[in-house]
Amino acid sequence: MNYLLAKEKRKCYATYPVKNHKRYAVSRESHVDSLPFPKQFPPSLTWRISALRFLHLKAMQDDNVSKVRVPHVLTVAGSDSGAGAGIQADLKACAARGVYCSTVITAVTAQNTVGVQGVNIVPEDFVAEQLRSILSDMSPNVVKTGMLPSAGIVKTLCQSLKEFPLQALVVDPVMVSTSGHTLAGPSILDSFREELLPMADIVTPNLKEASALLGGVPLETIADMHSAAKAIHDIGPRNVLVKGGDLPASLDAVDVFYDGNDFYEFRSSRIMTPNTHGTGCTLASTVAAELAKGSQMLSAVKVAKRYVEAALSYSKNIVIGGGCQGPIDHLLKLKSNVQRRPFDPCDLFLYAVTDSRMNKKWGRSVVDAVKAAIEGGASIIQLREKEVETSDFLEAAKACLKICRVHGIPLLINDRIDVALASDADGVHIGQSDMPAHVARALLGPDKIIGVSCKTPEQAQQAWIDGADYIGSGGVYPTNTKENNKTIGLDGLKTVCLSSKLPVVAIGGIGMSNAQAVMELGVPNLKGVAVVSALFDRECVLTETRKLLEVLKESTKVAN
Ligand SMILES: Nc1ncnc2c1ncn2[C@@H]1O[C@H](COP(=O)(O)OP(=O)(O)OP(=O)(O)O)[C@@H](O)[C@H]1O
Ligand SMILES: Cc1ncc(CO)c(N)n1
Ligand SMILES: [Mg+2]
Repeated sequence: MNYLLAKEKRKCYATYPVKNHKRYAVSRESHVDSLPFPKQFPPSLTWRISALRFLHLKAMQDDNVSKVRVPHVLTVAGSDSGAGAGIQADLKACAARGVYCSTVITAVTAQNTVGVQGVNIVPEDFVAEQLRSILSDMSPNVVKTGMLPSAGIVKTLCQSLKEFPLQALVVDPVMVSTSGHTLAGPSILDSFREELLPMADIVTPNLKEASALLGGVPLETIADMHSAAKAIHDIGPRNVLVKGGDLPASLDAVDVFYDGNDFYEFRSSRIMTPNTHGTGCTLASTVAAELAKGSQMLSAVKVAKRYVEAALSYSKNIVIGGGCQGPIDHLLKLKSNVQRRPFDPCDLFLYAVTDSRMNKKWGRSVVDAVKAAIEGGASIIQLREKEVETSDFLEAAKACLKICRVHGIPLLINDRIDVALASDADGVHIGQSDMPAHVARALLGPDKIIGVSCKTPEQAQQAWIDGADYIGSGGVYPTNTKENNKTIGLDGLKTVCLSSKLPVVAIGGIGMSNAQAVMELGVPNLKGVAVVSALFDRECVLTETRKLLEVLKESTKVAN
């Protein structure tokens, strides 16, 4: 930040470019005593720097920048180099659930989708040092534990937990990886039973771990899970969740929850996927995240179970690694990103905008109209379905998206950000009276395409500031498609193009007869034409699109 410090009489002034270039003053009399600075004048460099820091904080208060303490989970667990489980799963799950996650690493594992190739345990005193760093400063609401590879580390942890009380403790008693590798041996069992579990608000063993905690009793059925939950509760934790991921594949994925009084079964149908690595860590860290937000235990478990189910379902057929234990998709978006390619301004070349009334008039579905336009050479599609029910609009969007994805053509939705989100379309096109583009950007995230209609350089400037990807400018010529639409002509179009760095697509009354005149404006950021009637208010969309494509290709040849 660029500060300017000035001295006037007995006052020291600082001005800096916070809002409105406010001017803050520290009078030596009023403030120096409250600050740890020497009283000499003229002020020393340290004095000035500290005074400026003080002023900056004051300015933030004055500007009503209210501070928010965010929910925070500390995970005490092992690192999984394959990043499906352990610390990495906890970080992703907490991020996905909107909770901050700090980490104390107890072991570093060399692990992939095949199995665990090696484990390196972090020295006990360094685990203690990490715990001290976090607990003495960052006040996590909840601690979640995963791999605790030695009795010494369990004891160190228990000591720290006694020193720094918390809102809740979630214990995932990790012992064996899904591939069968021991992550924490029987030596930890005593310290678990005697020290850690009695402090826990919830413990979340899988079948093998529940069995180990109970001295090796075999657990195979849901009835066995009930008895195990009760027996583990007797060890001291306030709640127990016995997870049923390892039940026979023919059974639903049932988890049994016991709070000391009642049993609850959380059931989801079994998702057939090899990508289940990390479900246990994810479940426990999501419970911790929900508790940190203030949920009750039962609702935290319910949300966590639902979240794991969604993550499993999203990762059903993703391929990461060659082994049979792939990671789950914590952020629920790996697949959708593969299918979408980045926006290229050249996509605006032949921009087809659908119109429900025209398609109805010519007796075709929007899906058939889009298919024909793509076959004819349209390089981007916008669904502009006025006067249709939201559910029909969404169905149309999903059906068109399938076709667009096959051909690598972006699909945008006119006006309706909700429909774009629900269908996972590539973006939206919005007008000046729709939701402001910066709000649309906040809702849609950084990757989706946002186009904004602009008639003036001021609007174009704003579109850039708001994070738009392109500008639609017009109506270039009079049109029946849009009522009360002011025509800006070729001159207006050129003015908008020259005022912006964003790519521009011309719109409004453009067709076979005048597309050439538009493209021959010859401004570099004018990338194409958007058309409605010229394609869709015609009997054969395919033929019209082909013809228009030829005209556009010819005109760019001429322009070059
Ligand atoms: N195929 C599946 N379909 C639906 N839910 C599943 C499936 N596999 C596991 N789950 C659920 O995932 C959660 C984690 O249970 P699981 O028994 O797999 O834990 P875990 O063995 O500790 O996992 P990991 O060690 O791989 O992290 C439970 O809610 C369980 O019901
Ligand atoms: C580091 C680590 N923690 C926990 C698990 C259990 O899934 C694992 N495989 N690896
Ligand atoms: Mg587990």
